[in-house]
Amino acid sequence: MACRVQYSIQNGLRLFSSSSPNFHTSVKCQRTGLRNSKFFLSKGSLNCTCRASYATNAADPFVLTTPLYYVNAPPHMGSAYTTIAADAIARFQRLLGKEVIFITGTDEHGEKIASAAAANGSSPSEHCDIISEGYRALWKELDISYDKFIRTTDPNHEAIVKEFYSKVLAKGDIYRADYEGLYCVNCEEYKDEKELLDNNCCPVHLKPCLLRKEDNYFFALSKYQKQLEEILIENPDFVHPSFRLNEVQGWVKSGLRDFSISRASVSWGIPVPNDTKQTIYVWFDALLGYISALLEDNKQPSLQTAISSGWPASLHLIGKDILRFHAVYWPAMLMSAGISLPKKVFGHGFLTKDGMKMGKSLGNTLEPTELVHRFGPDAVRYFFLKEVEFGGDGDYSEDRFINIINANLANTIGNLLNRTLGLLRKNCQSTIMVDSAIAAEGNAFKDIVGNLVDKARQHYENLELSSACEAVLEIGNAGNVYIDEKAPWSLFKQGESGFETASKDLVIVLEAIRIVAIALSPITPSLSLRIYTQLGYSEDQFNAVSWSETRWGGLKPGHITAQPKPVFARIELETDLNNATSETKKASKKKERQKTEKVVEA
Ligand SMILES: Nc1ncnc2c1ncn2[C@@H]1O[C@H](COP(=O)(O)OP(=O)(O)OP(=O)(O)O)[C@@H](O)[C@H]1O
Repeated sequence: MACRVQYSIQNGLRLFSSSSPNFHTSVKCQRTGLRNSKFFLSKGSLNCTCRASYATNAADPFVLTTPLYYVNAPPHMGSAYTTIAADAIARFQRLLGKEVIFITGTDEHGEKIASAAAANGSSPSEHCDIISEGYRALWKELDISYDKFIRTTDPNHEAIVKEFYSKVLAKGDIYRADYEGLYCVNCEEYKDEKELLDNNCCPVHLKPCLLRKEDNYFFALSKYQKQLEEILIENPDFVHPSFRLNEVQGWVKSGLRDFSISRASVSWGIPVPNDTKQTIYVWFDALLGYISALLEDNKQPSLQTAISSGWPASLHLIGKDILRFHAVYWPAMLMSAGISLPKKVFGHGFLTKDGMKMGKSLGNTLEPTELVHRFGPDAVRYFFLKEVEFGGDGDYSEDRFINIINANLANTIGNLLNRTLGLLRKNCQSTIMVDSAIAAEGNAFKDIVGNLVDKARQHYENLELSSACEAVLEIGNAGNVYIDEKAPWSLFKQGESGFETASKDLVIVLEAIRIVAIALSPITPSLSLRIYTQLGYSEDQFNAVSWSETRWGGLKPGHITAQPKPVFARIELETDLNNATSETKKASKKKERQKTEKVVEA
């Protein structure tokens, strides 16, 4: 099998622009270190023809990762945000028919964990078990379809970290030295004085950085300055969104400093090979989790076996707080170890509260479990993915949350389905009377739906999740306009003369909603399943659906839909209802009743 050396060979990157699809060069092979290997271009990647122990599968899986969350405290809405986004991307890729390996997990070593455990009167490992399980439980509540959950306290991970460390050491990129600087305990990194606020406060955690002097092992990041500059110029796709690429290029240009990769004072960690007085520090530990997660059960833990199970990652999804480590430190570390680089790093923005990053250290977090219990997983997923432009920051407000969810999911989509199925039941015994493809022949609405689905697909592919939601919602809006204009309830009243047109119109709207269900399923998987079930399909049929089925023409004559019942209940503000006088309560109940009657009558 060919040995992939994508992005990461020192001087091979220029070859991407070669006009020849197959050529021989004197580029150095990553694995063997030999020159004169044979290389060829395939699917945009530079591949080496030597027999590869670091080979990736021919049909590359789509490997995507969330950060490994630090178990210093339970998860919050910020941690959930990255994971929801990753899940939407994973589900979209699966709809496209890709084999997906979706990796998430927990980072469990370090000073803060040991102190948090001591504060609770538990051992570090007991503490990690509890918090890590909290992450898994939340992912279940949020319908997160991860494939691998890696914990950095896993013995297999430890073996990978040690092997990686030894490789980088053998390359001559690790040395021991004293270091003195201003250190933010919460970021767990030394800071440049120029990036700090007054009193040397960390701009993220608003706490003063401490002057620290350490005798540590260092990674020679500065050696990779030129190669990183080249990679960023020649692979602008490596960092997304593009404005974050500029940030990363700025950091690299301003000069890279070697960074410390061990701690003498921390015992809760993986010991440095050949120096058990020091433990390995976060980046040489947690980042390796992306590789060790790929290990298959019962296989010998080695870099070679892990890498051959799917590396390089297609996408690292992270918050902008850890962009530097993923887009600068990590590629340099991988180059040093002779391992391919990930294809893309996407740094999204922050969920904020009063303008400040929501985070465990500041304690200004929003409780995701509470939101899920009150509003359900679909509402939480949809709101944050649609309302926060992916890449930028976004603030949460409960009023906005309720308004958006009611308007988009309950009204535009849920109510459209419910009223159309109600009409079909009343007039056509819940039966699709005509092939949806024939019903929509020459119909402009069908073309509108087709264009919007294509748009949604493009947005998903470009990781523009908010725009993908918008495009799908537009189908719902167009469906509402269509049914209101056509008014099939009036046509049915005309008897036989209006029946054919009216029943065709119902099929057209239901077909559009079927397409909405698939196209929105990466964002709202449970709601999409409920829509599919209402349309008369089984759960197995829904689970087997692919993106190609967003093509118009799924509903066939004779197909029977289910008894209509609301797929998404409107959120009512309890406080509003409680505060209302009994008179206004009565009035609003009457209004609701009238609305329902209108829907049933329609
Ligand atoms: N406010 C937030 N908005 C968006 N994503 C966040 C937010 N907070 C955390 N994350 C996600 O979690 C990652 C950081 O994980 P970590 O476990 O360190 O959480 P944290 O709450 O930021 O911790 P701390 O407050 O101690 O820095 C970020 O890169 C991002 O993926």
